[in-house]
Amino acid sequence: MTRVAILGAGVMGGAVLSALLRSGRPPADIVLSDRMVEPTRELAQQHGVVSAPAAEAAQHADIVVLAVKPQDMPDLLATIHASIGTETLVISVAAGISTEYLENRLPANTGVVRVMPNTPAQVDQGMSILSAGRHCTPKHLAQAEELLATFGRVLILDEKHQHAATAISGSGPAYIFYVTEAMIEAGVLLGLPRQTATEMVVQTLYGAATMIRETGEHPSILREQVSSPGGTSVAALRQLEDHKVRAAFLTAIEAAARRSQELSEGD
Ligand SMILES: NC(=O)C1=CN([C@@H]2O[C@H](COP(=O)(O)OP(=O)(O)OC[C@H]3O[C@@H](n4cnc5c(N)ncnc54)[C@H](O)[C@@H]3O)[C@@H](O)[C@H]2O)C=CC1
Ligand SMILES: O=C(O)[C@@H]1CCC=N1
Repeated sequence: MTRVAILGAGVMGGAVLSALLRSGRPPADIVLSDRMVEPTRELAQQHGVVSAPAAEAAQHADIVVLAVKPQDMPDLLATIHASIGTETLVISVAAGISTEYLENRLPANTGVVRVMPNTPAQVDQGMSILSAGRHCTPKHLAQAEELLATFGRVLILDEKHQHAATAISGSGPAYIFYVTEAMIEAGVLLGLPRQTATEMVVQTLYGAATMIRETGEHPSILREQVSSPGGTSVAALRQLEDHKVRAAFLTAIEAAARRSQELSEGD
């Protein structure tokens, strides 16, 4: 079995860890590392895996997952440089960090894969966009795809699309949670108990998402099915158009892609 080192035990590193364990990977094949030593030791113990300093964790791993913030990447890469073997696969989930950046800071010819995952990975419903580096072999790519498929769907795309992927699916859950909050508040405004409003909104989102996937229909068609002539839905949608909500989504997502580009240029 391949040994996996997860470097960075925060939101994404934790999601990768729990997904690997849920998929049946033996805890003995996983090592966790974070500069927050004590909480990481506790987290590792809870999951029955070991924790170790980053260089040591990387040294014994076939796959090294880099799950630190973009600004912490230079330090981490310097720390693990000497621990990366000729066969090691390095997978980075950091927004805006290119495969070229990683390759330039790792030993020559290191196989690198850049990934943009998202937090629904925590419930095995993630969306991961994967781009191969220059020295990534077909075996590396297959290993990365297999690992990422443990927590959701995987798409392999050219690296030039990573900024768009970050803006759409990487940050996407934040927009959906934001819309969810707004709809719950609207329910409370109309006098519903918060818990009731929450249940109604969550089931409606879940049902709508399931319909889009299962019917294969374009969302416009599904929206038309809800919108009776002169009815309630068109009254609400008219307000959303008046408040330029569609345009706001376009500019918001453009801003996220631009920020991803800035992060890749190092601010
Ligand atoms: N949170 C999200 O929705 C998503 C995050 N990402 C990317 O995942 C990466 C991690 O993000 P989060 O998990 O949200 O951040 P986080 O702040 O929850 O976790 C990062 C962890 O890295 C640790 N760390 C920092 N420097 C380190 C070092 N030198 N050695 C070992 N550990 C170190 C920190 O102590 C922290 O626990 C980022 O690069 C982000 O762009 C990608 C997609 C979605
Ligand atoms: O907000 C961020 O920078 C990270 C990358 C994608 C989602 N969260």
